[in-house]
Formats: sequence, C-alpha cells, structure tokens
Amino acid sequence: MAKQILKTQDHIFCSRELFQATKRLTYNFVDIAFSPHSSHWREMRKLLVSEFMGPKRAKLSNHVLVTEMESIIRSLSRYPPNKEVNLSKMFLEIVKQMVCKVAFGKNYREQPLKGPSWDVMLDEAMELLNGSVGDSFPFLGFFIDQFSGWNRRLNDGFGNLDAYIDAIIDDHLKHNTEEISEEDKDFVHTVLDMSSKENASGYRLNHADIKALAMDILTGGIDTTVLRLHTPAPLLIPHISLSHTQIAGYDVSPSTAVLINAWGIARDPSVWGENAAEFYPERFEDLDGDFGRDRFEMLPFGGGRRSCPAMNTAPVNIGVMIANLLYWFDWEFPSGMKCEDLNMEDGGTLVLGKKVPLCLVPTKHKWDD
Ligand code: HEM
Repeated sequence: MAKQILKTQDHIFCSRELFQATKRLTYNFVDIAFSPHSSHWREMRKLLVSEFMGPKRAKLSNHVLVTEMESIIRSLSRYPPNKEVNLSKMFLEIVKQMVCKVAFGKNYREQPLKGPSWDVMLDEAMELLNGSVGDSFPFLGFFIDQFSGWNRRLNDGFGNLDAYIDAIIDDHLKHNTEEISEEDKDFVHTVLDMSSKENASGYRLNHADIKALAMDILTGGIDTTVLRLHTPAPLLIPHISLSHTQIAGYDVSPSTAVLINAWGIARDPSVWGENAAEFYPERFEDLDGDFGRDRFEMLPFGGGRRSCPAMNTAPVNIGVMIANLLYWFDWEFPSGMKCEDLNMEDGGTLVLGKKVPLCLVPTKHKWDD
C-alpha cells in the first residue's frame, strides 16, 4: 500500500494537510514541507535541491564536514581515559553546525539574540508542528486551543523563531553580495540574490519565501539521523489525496489524510525476517535500488514527489561522520555497563530520537602503520 501511495498513485497523494500551526510556522504555507501541491511548491523544492543540496554547495558542505570532524577527532584524542562521551548529543551538534554554516554562513546559535536559546526554540517548533486539538476537532478544538494556552504558545514560539530568522537575514543584508565570491556565498546570500529578479520560469522569491525556506532547513534538517530501526519520522509527513481513488479495494475520497507507518514497515518480520528487530547492517549488502524510489521495505525519507529532498545527500554525510568516529576510535561501554543495559527506546513526537542518549568511552585506535 505504501508503494501504491508513494509511487503508483503518487500524483494523487502528493499534497499536504493545512494545519493551524503549520500555517503560522510556514508563513501561510509558502514553504516546501507543509505546502499544498502547487507550482509554488515545485519552484521552492527545485531551488532547495539545486542551491542547498546541489554541486554548488557541495564544496562548502564537504569543507564544513571535514573541518568539524577534524576538530571532534582532535578533541576526543585529548580525552582522559575512561571518560564517556554523549555520542547522541555530539552527533546532533555536528549536524547542527553543518546545516547552520551551509545555510547561514556561520553558527548563529552562538550569537547573543534576545529570547530563548536556539535549541529551546527548535524543540518548541517541532512540538507545535504536531498540530493542535483544533486541527483534529475544528469547532470544540478552537476553544480548547484558546483556553489551554496552545494559541499563545504558537504565537510565542513562532514569534521567537521568526525574530531569529529575521536577524540572520538582516545580518546578510548588511553586506553587498556582489562583493562576495560565488564560492563564499552561503544559501541565504544566494536566495537573497535570487529575490532581486525572476528566474527562467518567471518565478521570483519574496521575503516570506526566504524565511519559509530557512524555517524548513531548521526544522527538517537537524533532528533526523538513524534510519531503519529508529525511523526519525515514524509516520512521515501526512500526505493528502487530491482526487477520488482506490487503495487495496477501499474508496479514498479527495482530501483524505494518509499516514504511512514507516516505523512499522521498517521492523516488519514478514519483510525483514526473524531478526527484523536486530541491528544487522549486512542485510543491506545484496540489496539493489533506492528505498522510497524502487523499494518500499523501509522509508526513512518517505517516497515519491514529496520525499525528502536530502534523500541522496544526508546518508552520505551521516556515513562520513560514522566512518570517521569508527576509524579513529574504539568505543566501549562505560565501566560496569553491558550491551543488554543499553536503552534503545525512541523518544519524541513528530521526529523520533534516542530517549536516553548513547554514552560511550572512546579510545584512540592504534593502526599498525
Ligand atoms: C537523515 C536525515 C533526514 C531524514 C531521515 C529526513 C526525513 C524526511 C521525511 C520522512 C520526509 C517526509 C517525506 C514524505 O512525506 O513522504 C522529509 C521531508 C522533507 N525534508 Fe527531510 N530528512 C532528512 C534530512 C533533511 C535535510 C538535511 C533537509 C534540508 C535541509 C530536509 C528537508 C526536507 C524537506 C524540505 C521536506 C519536505 C519535502 C516535500 O514536502 O516536498 N530533510 N524528510
């Protein structure tokens, strides 16, 4: 059924649901992830793929990743023996650093801005993106949202993040982008340049579009890293049908929300065998084809035209990060802890992560040469 929805009938299930929280956080649905299927969505998605993930930005992202990894390796090499490292936190920090530098040129989290910290703001945005009672039960829910304080939370949460994004854009506007070489331009420089003229298809970015792109990068690009057993977006982002159709003999009306249980599919023993719940990466050795395009037994990036635009680039970056950590260090449990003691529960709502962080002790690996 997932293949039907994400491939065979992808042209029908390629829109999104219009929730109150997403309306606010996406500047009235002008972003990519939560906007309905439209020519605007297509232009914005094309732009993110070419300007944030494409070859133009690859040099900068590779440079940032290599520099980050070098500094992590240096600092871990100086670690006293038996001192444990919170690997979950460290991994997330590397991703944040990378996304921020490539998108915004520097790590604005270190800039003293008024209001809550960057991490608090992003956690709150992820919570808000889950939607409200009013989104599920429009009439009664409207009052519940008002009196439960949810509407105020949305106003404050959006206001803080919006001010943060404004500050980043204002900072970029202080410099004349013509004086910056193409190579040194970050994503915000590039989209600001683009907003001054129409593109080849007659499309011109406005200020809200730029802010919505920044919001998608912040909310979509950071908290998402383990891919099969701990599918980061367990139900993907709900897809909405554009017209009447049938799935597995059932009639599906237009505007039906479809939630795909990517978490369940990725752990299904009828697909993955008896050892479905085990971490056994060798199972991928002889598999051909891409998940979400040709195969649907696991869908960490969704599938079809609404699949994650970082589907090709994100796994490469994650691979480089893990390969470096495994090449340079041997990792052991803190003293007294055994493999069975490891808590592998998922935590979170829209995006899942490890509920209890993974803490391990690194020892610099001694290569014979
Ligand atoms: C390992 C890392 C990542 C994972 C596992 C992941 C996962 C996902 C998933 C499951 C979806 C929903 C697909 C669907 O509804 O069918 C999605 C959509 C999206 N992701 Fe990612 N993502 C990752 C990294 C990123 C990064 C780095 C960015 C950008 C900076 C990003 C931006 C987006 C956007 C804009 C969408 C919406 C696409 C659309 O609706 O057209 N993601 N991602």
